[in-house]
Amino acid sequence: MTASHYSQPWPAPLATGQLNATLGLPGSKSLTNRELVLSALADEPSVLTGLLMSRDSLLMIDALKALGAEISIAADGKVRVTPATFDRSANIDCGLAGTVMRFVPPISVLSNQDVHFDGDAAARRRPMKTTIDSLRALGVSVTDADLGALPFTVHGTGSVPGGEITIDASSSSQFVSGLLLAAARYETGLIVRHEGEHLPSMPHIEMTIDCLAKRSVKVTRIGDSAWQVLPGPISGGNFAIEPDLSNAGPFLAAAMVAGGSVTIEHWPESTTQVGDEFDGILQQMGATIARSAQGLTITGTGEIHGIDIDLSIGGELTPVIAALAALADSPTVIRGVAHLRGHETDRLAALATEINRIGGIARETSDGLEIDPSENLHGALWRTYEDHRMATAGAIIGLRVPGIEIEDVRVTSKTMPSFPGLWHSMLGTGEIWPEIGAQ
Ligand SMILES: O=C(O)C1=C[C@@H](OP(=O)(O)O)[C@@H](O)[C@H](O)C1
Ligand SMILES: C=C(OP(=O)(O)O)C(=O)O
Repeated sequence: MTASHYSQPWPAPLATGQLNATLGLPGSKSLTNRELVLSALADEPSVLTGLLMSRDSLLMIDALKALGAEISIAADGKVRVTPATFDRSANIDCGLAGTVMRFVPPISVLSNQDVHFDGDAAARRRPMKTTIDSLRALGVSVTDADLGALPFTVHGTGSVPGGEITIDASSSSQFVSGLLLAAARYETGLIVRHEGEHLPSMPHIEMTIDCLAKRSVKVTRIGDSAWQVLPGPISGGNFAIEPDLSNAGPFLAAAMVAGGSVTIEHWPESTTQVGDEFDGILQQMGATIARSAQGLTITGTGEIHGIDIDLSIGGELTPVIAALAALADSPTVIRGVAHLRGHETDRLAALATEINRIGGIARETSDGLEIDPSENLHGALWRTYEDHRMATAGAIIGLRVPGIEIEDVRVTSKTMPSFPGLWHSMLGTGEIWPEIGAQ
């Protein structure tokens, strides 16, 4: 296959037999973009290994370079970051990356010139009000269209006093993480309190704290939903990025749909990545999982059971669970993920619409999805809504349902440009699909 084949709907390959695959996966998006931000804020250079190279991380690299960081990628894949100078005006393209749009504004205030933020049309629909309000509460002037969304301009003065702010992070944990990542650079540090209905994705906040602590930043949780970061140095050095365990989800699911085994290499023994939760969740849905020095191995029989689950700690796992639920032998209820309406697309609407389009039975609820078994699944165009996880969810269903075509598999380049190639190599089809973006 050539890159030009990506301009057509992508025929999701059917599984024709039991799987027996071992895969190495690219680095974690969430760890990559945190380490890039902290390297740009650090007191000394950093060297990052295992960094994800995808649309979201390249956008982050460009954003940090625009703020004066020097970032070079060596032939061996190691990335060297010399901290940002924050001495220039910049135009930041956030693409559709939540981590860019929520993590970069709180550090852009360290620049003494205007920094303008915009992104894809779909990015302009994502919630940003909490970031904009936070910066204003920190005393920074922000010009926007009063829509609580991109685009906006941050008018930094080069320093921020810091102090204490209360925010509503119900629609994204990234509002908290963005402030915590920047806070050691504010004059008095920062106390961040969340007050609001929900706080999703707590493991992602723990990941932020862990990354800060590994760079000797003094950070403590001071209540159920409050954190304090003291002002102080941020160390550089060498940091290795774990494989992306959320992106492991579709490959783990494949073993359950097709039967057989898939091993994901280098699965960390302990991690803050919420994708580690797939272990327990997929066992409840019928898989057997074993960990060894080689990695994590999932074995499936083709039989999938429904599940009743609150996914508020890991909303990004929802598309994989929903795809499996569409193939399950009993009903599934997914709760606690109302905030998915503000992800790359309204994921609850998108998943329900696409599952129903192919003859499944899915209903949106106020905070999730209900999915029932269906005997009538059939091939059709599976729409992707510019959402990488919609594309991979369709691919999971396409392993069993003939004739599923993924509208635009290029969207997987957001976090995994190698998805089509890895998927075919897992299945042993012999088809070679190049990395997306290598056109
Ligand atoms: O901090 C992060 O790296 C992320 C936090 C989560 O965001 P939400 O809390 O907005 O769901 C997650 O869904 C996203 O994929 C990555
Ligand atoms: C919600 C996601 O991404 P983002 O970092 O853009 O919020 C995701 O990857 O599932």
